Amino acid sequence: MTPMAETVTTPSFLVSLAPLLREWLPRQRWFAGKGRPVTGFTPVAATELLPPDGRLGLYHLLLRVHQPSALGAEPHPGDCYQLLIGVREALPPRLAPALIGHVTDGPLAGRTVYEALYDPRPAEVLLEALRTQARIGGLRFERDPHQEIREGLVARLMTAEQSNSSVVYGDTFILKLLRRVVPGVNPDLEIPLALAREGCPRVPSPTAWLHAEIDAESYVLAVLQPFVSGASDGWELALRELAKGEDFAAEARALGRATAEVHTALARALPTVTLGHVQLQALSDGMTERLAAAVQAVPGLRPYEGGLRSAYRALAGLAVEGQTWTAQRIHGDLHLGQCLRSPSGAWSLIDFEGEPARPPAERRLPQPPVRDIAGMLRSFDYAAHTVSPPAPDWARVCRAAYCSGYAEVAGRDPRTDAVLLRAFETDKAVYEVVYEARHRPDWLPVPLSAIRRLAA
Ligand SMILES: Nc1ncnc2c1ncn2[C@@H]1O[C@H](COP(=O)(O)OP(=O)(O)O)[C@@H](O)[C@H]1O
Ligand SMILES: O=P(O)(O)O[C@H]1O[C@H](CO)[C@@H](O[C@H]2O[C@H](CO)[C@@H](O)[C@H](O)[C@H]2O)[C@H](O)[C@H]1O
Repeated sequence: MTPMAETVTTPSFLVSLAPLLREWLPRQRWFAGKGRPVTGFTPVAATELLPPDGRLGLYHLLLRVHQPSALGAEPHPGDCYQLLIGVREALPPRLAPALIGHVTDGPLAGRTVYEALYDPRPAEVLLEALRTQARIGGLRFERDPHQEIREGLVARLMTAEQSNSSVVYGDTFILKLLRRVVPGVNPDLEIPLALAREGCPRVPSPTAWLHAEIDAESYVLAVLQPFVSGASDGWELALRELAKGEDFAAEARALGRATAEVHTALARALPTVTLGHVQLQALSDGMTERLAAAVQAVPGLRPYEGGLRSAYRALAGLAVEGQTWTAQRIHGDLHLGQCLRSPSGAWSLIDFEGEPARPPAERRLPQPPVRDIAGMLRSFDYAAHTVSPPAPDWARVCRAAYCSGYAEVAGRDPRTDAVLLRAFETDKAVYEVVYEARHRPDWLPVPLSAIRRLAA
């Protein structure tokens, strides 16, 4: 591994943390480099939020994690992760799941280090810093001046399976701490801020955010939003209705309306572009390339490659016919789990980060809105294939109701764009196969069953 002591900017305590982090990091749900060993670290920034000489120490770290590149991939400098490290003499039993390890040498020798977000006190330090708009080292805690943060809200870490980590404060706010960070604009803050400016009520408006200024680059690190108290997500609700044998058409229709409201507001708030034949061909080529990469990663896709390609050829065929389409900013990874229904029945969309596996710059490109619709259609299909026996009719009814709801607000039914929809649905199913193979191999049969249908 890269010896951290050799990096001049490396605080000495990081040297003794390195072997502990090397074991701990790959076990975290949000760690994107699973399956490849961690060979070293380079600190991008280390900020002391509470000194370690008291009962509780707290460090904020941005750490570049070195790993060998995936087979066939370009050499890569390593992903940068955000960590909050707590330091205590000993961990109370309630914090046992947060243990990173016991430090044996260096300035923290004899101390225990742990994932600080599990611990209310460090999480409350973050909220207080946002409330007071603190600046600590390169960290900038900022707040919407029109929104207040009450003092003394109690923190609890959310334990849901996530790509990032979220802390809920009282029942009032939720702070999403991004884990894998890159410099530049982050759509998870950019899009909700843009929608708030448009007065769109379908997305919780950011109250405060944390960013870091390091070597003339800016990193968005966390976003605080109002917490939709008592909400259920669309995935839980859909599974509940499926288990009861109930249809979900009314909710699917409401979700279609909510999606259209967000799309309409985004088309007003952020630039749109016209896609001509060159861009449609490029879209089709991109899908074909992603399919080829997916076949490499998941050889079980190979028998379907030819069939799937016909959807992309049809998309390229539209280009020849000379039609144009509008592309705009969209959600980018829309599925039932990204939709929250409040106890009053209102739907909100969350998590505008885009597909975690896509390059960050690509995630901010304007896209045909049909891409989000395809994501939701896939999600109804997913739900219907998690029950035994699968419930394809349930999915069919939801998919139709969702498109009708969308058309009621947007004025155009997405099913009118059948070729585009099929291409995007195929692209999404291919993405899902790779996602499941990497993160949840037990789920692989779900997108694979769609692949078989789409390739037929
Ligand atoms: N504003 C909110 N109100 C209530 N719950 C929320 C809110 N935002 C997110 N959540 C909950 O937190 C979970 C994770 O949020 P999400 O933004 O999807 O994070 P990730 O990018 O880590 O998947 C969601 O599935 C949802 O249950
Ligand atoms: O972590 P994110 O919410 O950003 O999204 C990733 O994980 C999702 C699973 O948690 C994954 O979604 C897939 O599984 C869902 C059921 O768990 C299903 O509703 C979606 O339709 C399906 O795509 C998503 O693709 C991935 O980016």
